[in-house]
Amino acid sequence: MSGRADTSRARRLLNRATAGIPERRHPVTHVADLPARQPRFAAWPDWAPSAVVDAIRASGVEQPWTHQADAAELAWSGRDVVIATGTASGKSLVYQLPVLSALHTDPKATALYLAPTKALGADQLRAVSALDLDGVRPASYDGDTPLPERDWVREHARWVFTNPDMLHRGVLSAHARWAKFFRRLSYVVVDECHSYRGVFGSHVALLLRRLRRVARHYGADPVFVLASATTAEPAEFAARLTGRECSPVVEDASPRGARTVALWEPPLLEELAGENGAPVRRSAGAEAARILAELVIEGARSLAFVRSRRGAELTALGANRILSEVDPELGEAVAAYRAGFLPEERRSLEKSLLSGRLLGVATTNALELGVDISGLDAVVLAGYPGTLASFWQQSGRAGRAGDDALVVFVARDDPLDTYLVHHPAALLDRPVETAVLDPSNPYVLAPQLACAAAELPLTANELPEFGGEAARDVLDELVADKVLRRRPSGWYWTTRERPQHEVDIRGSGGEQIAVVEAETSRMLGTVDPGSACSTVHQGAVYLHQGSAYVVDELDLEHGIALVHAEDPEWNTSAREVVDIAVLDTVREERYGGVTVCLGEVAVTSQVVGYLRRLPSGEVLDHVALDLPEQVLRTRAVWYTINGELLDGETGGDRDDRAPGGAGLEPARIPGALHAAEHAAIGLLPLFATCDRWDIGGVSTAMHDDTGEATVFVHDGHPGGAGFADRGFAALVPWLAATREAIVSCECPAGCPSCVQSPKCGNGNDPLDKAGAVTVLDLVLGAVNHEGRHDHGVDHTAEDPAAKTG
Ligand SMILES: Nc1ncnc2c1ncn2[C@@H]1O[C@H](COP(=O)(O)OP(=O)(O)OP(=O)(O)O)[C@@H](O)[C@H]1O
Repeated sequence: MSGRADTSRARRLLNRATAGIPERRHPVTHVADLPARQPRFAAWPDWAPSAVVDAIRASGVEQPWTHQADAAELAWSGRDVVIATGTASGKSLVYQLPVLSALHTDPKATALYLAPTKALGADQLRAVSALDLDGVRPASYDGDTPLPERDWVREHARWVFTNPDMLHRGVLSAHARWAKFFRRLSYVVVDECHSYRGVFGSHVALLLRRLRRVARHYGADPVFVLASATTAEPAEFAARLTGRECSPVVEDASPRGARTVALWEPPLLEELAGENGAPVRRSAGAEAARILAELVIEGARSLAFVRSRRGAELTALGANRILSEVDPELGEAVAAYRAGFLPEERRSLEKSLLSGRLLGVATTNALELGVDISGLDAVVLAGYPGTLASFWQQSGRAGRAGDDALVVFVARDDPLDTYLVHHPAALLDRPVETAVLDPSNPYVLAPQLACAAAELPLTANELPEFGGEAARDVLDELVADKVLRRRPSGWYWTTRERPQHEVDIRGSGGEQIAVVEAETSRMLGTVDPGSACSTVHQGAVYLHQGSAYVVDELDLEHGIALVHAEDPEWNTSAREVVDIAVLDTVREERYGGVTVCLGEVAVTSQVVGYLRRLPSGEVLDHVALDLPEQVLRTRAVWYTINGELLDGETGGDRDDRAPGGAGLEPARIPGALHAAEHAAIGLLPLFATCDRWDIGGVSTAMHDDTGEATVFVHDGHPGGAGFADRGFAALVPWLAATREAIVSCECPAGCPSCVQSPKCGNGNDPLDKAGAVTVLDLVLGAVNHEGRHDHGVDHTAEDPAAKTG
């Protein structure tokens, strides 16, 4: 049932935000009205003990919505279930109901809750503790749990709240000490499971298999309850993550108010110059500050999402400055919120915003998970948050039942953002993407199998759940390397040391580089060895939980980067030269002069310097560096174009060009390929739930291995995380969107909104914007001319887990 879209208030807010902007600089590219939805309720299930129902009702939930009752019912009946519904649709209740019922009914039963972040786990623990149910004994077990308390948790807690890191290092590695807990383990809750993607997701997928086999060892077979933001194909994703079939519940029956979504592109500034003199747009953060100020003047409770902490602080400052000019009383109406806030600080901010004492908040994505703020009048997103799931999660903070609300998406200077504000359907009408992960990646499988064998010897009949043949190959290598020993009964770990401490499930293998504050010797975090040269080189600005540090020295030999706290006004981006070699072509498709491939590659890169840039986009200077070469073996998707097709005579009629020549002069070819590569990297996240920084690219007018002009886009992690595979599967829509992003940008010769890349090793030179469109037309023309079979249903390419099976 959907309600009428009464959006008069949202329209009034939008008019206020655009008032006074001259027509020729009008930033709004599209406005859409999303209808309201009425709630649908279900009865409390018979099996739920009255003590549990009473406690939940006392917390303010009078009756469950139908999706909550349906999903809880499945879980109670012993089925693994994934609930994938919108922001604030009450996913917590879905697992609380069966888990609390089980703990109440069976006094020995236990349950495990996993969250991707400590903060979210702490929030959920607080919510369960507040229900104050006898005998549940919920407790957290994470890096912050004091040692003396840990014994108590193992012995007595019945609902343990932890995260994948602690499960890996602290629970499974010492499972005998948890025997009592595992014996009656009845439920495993995997919250915000859509955030398990890429290499981290691949590790978590294998970690959950390890968890299940340890539970099995103690005689338990827990039910998995997964909670996800809305995604496409949640059941497939959940099955890949857990290795078991999961029943999906996706019909959202929670109420929501009507929303108006406006897409907004800041104007190009005439007075500033970026790299190679390219034009720069007004920054999304500055634009968000202005919009926020206008909304606050209208009395609208508003939230702005900004990409960095510094950005959030600048946006809050900017809004307050504008407000104090209008009315000095309003000079502090907007606050900044960041990761690292204590729970009490967050609660007080939530309260102030909900009560209207505070009218505006500018925040980093930190607020995305685990904060109970919804029903706002307006949300401003400064920049695409990277996935549609996050886009809807953030915009879902706006809109209360019965009231309409405004969402403004402000494009950043980036090809993906440019594409989205000019192609609203790609943002508003597309199903949310499935998270990509690849548990068969040998670089992930090897350490995970070593951990599994160290926990309990691995037997041959367990291999199917770890990937079958792929796992057997990896085990053979581990035996050859003397990491494991093969005996008739299975594979055995050989030493007393525990491998879990050496395996970083958030990184992609290898010895991590420690980032250490020189003055205090405090370790701030770790960086993958593969990315250390580009992220923690001398002079780099390193962000840790939103605070800035500057790197004094990178010592690769000892695996350490020394930093000091400093927040300069610029940010840095590394410049590297990259070379790529084809090791193995897994798939190859030929289309009259154009060849499209997927395969394994070796990427050799060397960081040669870095750029210092102001938040406005203005480039200060380039600093040279002398660092060693790095080699990355990973997966890539690439296309090649033969020379005749590129520089041959045009066939006259442009629309009828393929497969005739494009008439691109040889001197223009490198810039054309390079520009097409940059824009394609910018757009892949639309199809492969990756970050632009998770992938890289190389283009060359003549590649040694292919013998032709070639554009490669490769995964940024050893062994790959499935992104290149996804690019190969979605090649046509991906390159079509890339072309659209380039032609939609009105700059004359290329800027960060279309073909310039913030991390280009060659200083964004040469780049040929028009040539890139020609290249993409050639490739799309050739592929479409011959027709490509639908890779959307081709699981050998679509599902990276199947690639070695
Ligand atoms: N059936 C219900 N009726 C009324 N309110 C409810 C109901 N179920 C949950 N709520 C309330 O809705 C709010 C959001 O619930 P919850 O945090 O579980 O949502 P979520 O789907 O997990 O949100 P997020 O997308 O942020 O993870 C909470 O304040 C909760 O008390």
